[in-house]
Amino acid sequence: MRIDVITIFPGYLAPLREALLGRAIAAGLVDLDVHDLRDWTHDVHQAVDDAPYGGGPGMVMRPQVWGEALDAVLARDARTPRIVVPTPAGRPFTQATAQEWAGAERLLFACGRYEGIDQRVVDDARGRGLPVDEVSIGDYVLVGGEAAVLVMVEAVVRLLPGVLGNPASAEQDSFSDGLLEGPAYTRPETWRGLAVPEVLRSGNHAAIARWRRDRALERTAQRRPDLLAALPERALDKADRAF
Ligand SMILES: N#Cc1c(-c2ccc3cc[nH]c3c2)n[nH]c1N
Repeated sequence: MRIDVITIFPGYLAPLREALLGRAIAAGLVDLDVHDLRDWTHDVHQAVDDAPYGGGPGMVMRPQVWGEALDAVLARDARTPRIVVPTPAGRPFTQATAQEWAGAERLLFACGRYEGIDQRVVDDARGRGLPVDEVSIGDYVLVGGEAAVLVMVEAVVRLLPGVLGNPASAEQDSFSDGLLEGPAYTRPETWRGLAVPEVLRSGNHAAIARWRRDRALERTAQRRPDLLAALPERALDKADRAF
């Protein structure tokens, strides 16, 4: 997978070259290029923003600069990317989104700042037949798209074959089956007077699986009843319903 990121703060994306993601890049599983939007300005001040039509607070990012940047970055690889524009006004980014994008050959993230990017940049890309996703990582407001890109790139890249040491991790983590993960424990058996649930030390794998499923159902019902309500009928077996 090739990932391009266009931003006015390239240094903000440095963490993408650390740890798991850094190893995926070193292993050739991901090619990452971070581009400075200001490279496509032509004025001495390298202006990337201007006052909003219709008035109002803040500034809007200029379409000319973004258009040139996107055209140039698109041309650097023959593969057509999904263009991702983080925005608080976007559709929710979920595990299903990450799984969908993990199948893409190329992702291109456009990081806005200020009050966002002139809408015509998205409209022009869509008008040229390019897939553009305007997405939000949550119902709170950030100062720019870079933090959202860090989140989304990690969620996607961890799903790529060969990235996680144990692929079962991705299959068992929260949301993969529509439920939240239950509690996890490791040694020692008792810590500050708190014992590991006995079933986990029983060696009875069927009982352990049932206990873990019950804890996941319990936690999901308590913390995210919306996820439980969204589960398809077939997702809950008879034992789940007895819970
Ligand atoms: N994704 C996402 C976002 C943002 C966001 C994204 C881009 C820009 C550009 C200026 N301000 C921004 C906020 N805020 N909250 C989210 N969940």
